[in-house]
Amino acid sequence: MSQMMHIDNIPSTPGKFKMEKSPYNRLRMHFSLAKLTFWSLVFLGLIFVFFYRSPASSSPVSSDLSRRSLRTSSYGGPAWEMRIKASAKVRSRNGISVLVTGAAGFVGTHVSVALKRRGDGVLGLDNFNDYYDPSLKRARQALLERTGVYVVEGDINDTTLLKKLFDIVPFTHVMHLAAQAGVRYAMENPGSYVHSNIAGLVNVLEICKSVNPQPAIVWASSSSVYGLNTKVPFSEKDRTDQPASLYAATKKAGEEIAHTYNHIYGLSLTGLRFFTVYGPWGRPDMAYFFFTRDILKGKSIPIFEAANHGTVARDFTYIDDIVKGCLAALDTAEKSTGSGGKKKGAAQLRVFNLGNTSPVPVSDLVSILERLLKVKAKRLVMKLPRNGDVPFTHANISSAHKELGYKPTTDLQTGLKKFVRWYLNYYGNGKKSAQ
Ligand SMILES: O=C(O)[C@H]1O[C@H](OP(=O)(O)OP(=O)(O)OC[C@H]2O[C@@H](n3ccc(=O)[nH]c3=O)[C@H](O)[C@@H]2O)[C@H](O)[C@@H](O)[C@H]1O
Repeated sequence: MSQMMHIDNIPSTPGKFKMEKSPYNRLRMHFSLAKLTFWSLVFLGLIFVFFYRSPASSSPVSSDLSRRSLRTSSYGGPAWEMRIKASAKVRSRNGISVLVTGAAGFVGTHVSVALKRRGDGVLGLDNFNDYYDPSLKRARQALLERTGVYVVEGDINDTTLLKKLFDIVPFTHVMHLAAQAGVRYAMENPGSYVHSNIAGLVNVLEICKSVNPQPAIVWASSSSVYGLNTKVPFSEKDRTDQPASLYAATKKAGEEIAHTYNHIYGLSLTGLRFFTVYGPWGRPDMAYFFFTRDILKGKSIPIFEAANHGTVARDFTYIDDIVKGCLAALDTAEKSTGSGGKKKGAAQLRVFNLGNTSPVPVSDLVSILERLLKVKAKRLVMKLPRNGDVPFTHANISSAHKELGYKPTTDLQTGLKKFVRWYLNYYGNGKKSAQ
């Protein structure tokens, strides 16, 4: 019987496998050794490059981020730089070049598309973490790519990456939207709020203050900074020292940090206090989004009420109105005044409410959804849990109106109609459903 051996029959322990003797064996072994040494060196080199560039060491704050994917993927190289330059290229007269952090997020996507469509240069940055379904973020990324916006995958705490981006493009503006959002999740994962909303913000500002020229920065604060404030409507002059959640506290801290960087380094800074933004491509962790999903599934939905059966209400603001406010903030932002890390003169420092000025009770939101979805909700009315939620929000927008020409035009009924149309289309008429 022939002793020929098929590749599948070679013993798995090489030590037990006898090499066939041949005059060419020595020569083959010599070449194999040389090859082995060469590939080992290549492998060691790659390991060195990987660890040397790893962002983990550049984060000044450690937090519980184990379940999230924050690692910056490999970057660099001429093709990568060309993509960045093409995306950030200004195509209109008087256009601006904007680095949008959190570009694959809800507001980030809409703002990036709007900027790109009017001819501004836009580069996105996003870490694609799994706070909510990352496939929705990937779908937004695909939309952005179709519009000509490239999204670099990386974390705002990655100093090396941020520096590199500014080396490639001298951005005139930064639209800083990357953040850990959500009021209730702060009790589950407080570290993620410190990582993104404090350490991440400081890292972005550190880079902005040291580059030349310094960009102007517009960034996302939140209506939640009004916390337990009872004076309505909320005005920018009202007290914001009673946050009801860690989320709110980190956004409030952000406003103080902004003051410091403006004061010391001359950075032009505008904080926008968004009021419960909703609309197509929204965030699945928000009530209007998961109420829609659960009503369609026939699942009961918890509707919070305040003490003594009091109404819980929100000044829900439609995404297109928010986008107009963001663009107006960028367009009216004055230049930063510092250079080489030193302030040369006083710089602009602003905070604006971007709301709808028309609070709607959460139970009315559910009634609108019922009508649009043609499904009756299973309402489970319960006391507002002590988890960071506040009973109501209501924006005074006179300052934004005066300085930015901000004038919201979409009521909740109209905005939710657009959201529901998008939802049914995106999730296949409710057959697929949001996670
Ligand atoms: O303006 C902001 O700065 C914030 O807006 C948003 O927070 P909120 O206004 O709290 O929105 P959202 O969670 O959708 O709850 C809406 C309403 O439903 C009620 N609500 C909520 C959950 C539930 O199970 N039942 C319920 O009644 C709840 O009590 C509330 O009255 C952003 O998520 C946040 O990231 C931040 O940007």
